[in-house]
Amino acid sequence: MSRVFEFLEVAKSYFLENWYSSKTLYGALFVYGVYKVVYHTFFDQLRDVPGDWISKFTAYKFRSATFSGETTRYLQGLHKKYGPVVRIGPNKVSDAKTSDFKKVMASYRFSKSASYDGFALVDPSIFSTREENFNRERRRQIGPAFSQAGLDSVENLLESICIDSSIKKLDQITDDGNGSGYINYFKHFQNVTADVIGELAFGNSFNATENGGHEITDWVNETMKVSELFSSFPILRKFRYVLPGFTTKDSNLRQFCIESIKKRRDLIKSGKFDQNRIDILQMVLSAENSKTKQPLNSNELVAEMVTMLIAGIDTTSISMSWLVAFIMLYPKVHKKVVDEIRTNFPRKEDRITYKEAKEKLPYFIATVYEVLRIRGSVGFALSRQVPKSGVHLSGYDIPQGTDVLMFIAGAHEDTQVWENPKAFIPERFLGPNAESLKKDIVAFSSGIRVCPGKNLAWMEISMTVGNILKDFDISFPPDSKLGPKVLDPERNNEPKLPADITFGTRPPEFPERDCNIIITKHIF
Ligand code: HEM
Repeated sequence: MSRVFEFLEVAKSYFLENWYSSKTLYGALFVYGVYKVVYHTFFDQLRDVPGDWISKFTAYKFRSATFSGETTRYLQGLHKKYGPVVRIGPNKVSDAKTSDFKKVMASYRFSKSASYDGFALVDPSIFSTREENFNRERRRQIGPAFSQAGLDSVENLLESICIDSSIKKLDQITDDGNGSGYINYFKHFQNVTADVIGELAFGNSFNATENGGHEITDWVNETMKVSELFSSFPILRKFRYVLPGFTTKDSNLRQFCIESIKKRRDLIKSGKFDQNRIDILQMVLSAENSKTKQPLNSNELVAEMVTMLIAGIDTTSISMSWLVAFIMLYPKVHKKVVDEIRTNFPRKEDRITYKEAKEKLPYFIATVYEVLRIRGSVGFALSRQVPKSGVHLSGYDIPQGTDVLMFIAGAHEDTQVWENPKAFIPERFLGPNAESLKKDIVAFSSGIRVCPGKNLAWMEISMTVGNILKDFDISFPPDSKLGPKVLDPERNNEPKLPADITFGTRPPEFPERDCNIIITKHIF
C-alpha cells in the first residue's frame, strides 16, 4: 500500500513541477480539440440540429441568458433564426412547435430533467419530482383540492378574496382620493393571489390585500433566487447544507408552514374544522406516504406547501398584470371588454363569478386567452429528458438522454397554428376555430403533468380583473412612459409593452415604474 502512495506522491510532484513547462498539456488540449471537432462534425447525433456553433461545445450562452433573465428573448431569437428545433448546448435542444410540445408532454416517458432537482430548496414535491410513481401519487392525493368539488367547496372563500377584499381595498383608495386614486396593479394582484394560496394551502388568508403586502412573498423570492442559482450552477447544490441561506431548514418560510399545519390540526381536534372544505392543506394532511404507510412527514408537508406558494402566486398574478397591461394599451379592446362587462352586470352590487364570466362575457374570456398566449406568465422552457427510444421532433432525430426544452412562448408563435402570432387579437378566440385554438394554448403546459391549478387560476383571474373593470375606470397616469400612442418599432409599431424579464416566471421587469395606474370609481 505504501508503495502506491509513494508512486502517487512522485506522480503528483512531477505533475506540479512540470505541467506549465511541459508540452504535454498543450498536446493533450490540441488532441482533445481535434477529437471534439471530428466528433461533432461526423458522429454527434445532434449534429444536424441547427443552432449557434458554440452550442455544440457548451450551453454557456443559454446559461448566461437564464442567469440574466433573458431566456425568453434568447430562445425567441434563436427560433426566429434557425427554426422550430434549435440546439442550445451539447446535450440540449429547444423546441417551439406546438405539435412537438403535445407529443413530449403526453406521457411520463419524457421525465422532467435534472434541473428540477432541489427546486425551492425543499424535498421533492408534486412539481419537482422526476419519478412517475411519486407524481402520480401526489396528483391523486392533492388532486381533489383542484377538482370541481374541491373548488366548489372553497368558492365562497375565493369570492371573498378575489372580489370582496380586492374591491374593498380599491374602494378605500378611491374614497380617500375623492373618487379616484393611484394603485400599482402588479402589487395588488400579487397580494390577492397570495391571500388565495394562504387560504387554500395554509388555512388562513395572509391578509396581504388588506395590509398592502405580507413578508411571505419576500421569503419566497429569496428562496427562489437561491433555487435559480442552483439550477444555473448545479455544483452549488453540494454546499446547500453548509452555507447559510442555502436551505429552507431553519428559514422563516419553513417555520410558517409548520405553524400553519399545527393550527389546522388544532382546529380539526377541536371539532371546529368545516369537514366539507376540500382545500390543498387538508389534502396534504390526509395524504400518506405509500412506502412508509405513514402520514407525510414535516419535510414532505413543507415541500408541498412551499411548492404551492411558488406555483400558485406569481404565475396567476403576473397573468392578471399582463391582462390589465394589454387591455389598457389597446383602447378598442378596452372599450369592448368594459362595455360587455357593464352591460351584463349593470349594478354596483352585481358580482362576476367565474361561472357567470364564462356564460356572459365571451369577449373578456377571449381576451384572457389571447393574453395567456401572447404573454404567458411562465417564460422558461419546460425541460424533459428524451427516453431510450429517442424521439423524432419536427424532422430531427433526437437521441436518448438529450434535454428537450419545450418552449411555451415559442409554441404560442408557431405559425402552423397561429395566424399573425405577434399581433394581439382576442377575436381569434371567438371565430369558428376558437375551440380548437383554445386547446393549442400551452400556458399551463399539457398532458400528464399539466398544471393542476389551471381552473383555480382561471377563477381568480376572471373574478379579480372582471370585478375591477366593472367597478372602476382605469387609466394611465399623466407622467406614464407607456400608453396606446407610445409605439414600439420592434413590435411592428404596436403599443410599447412594459419591459419583461424571465426568472422562471415572466413578470414586468420594472413593476414599480410601469404598473402604476389611476383608478376612478364608476358611477352606476
Ligand atoms: C396563470 C396561472 C398559472 C400558470 C400559467 C401555470 C403554469 C404551469 C405550468 C406551465 C406548469 C408545468 C411546469 C413544468 O412542467 O415544469 C405548471 C405546473 C404546476 N402548477 Fe401551475 N400555473 C398557474 C397557476 C397555478 C396555481 C394557481 C397552482 C396551485 C395553487 C399551480 C400549481 C401547479 C403545480 C402543483 C404544478 C406541477 C404539476 C406536476 O408537475 O405534476 N399552478 N403550472
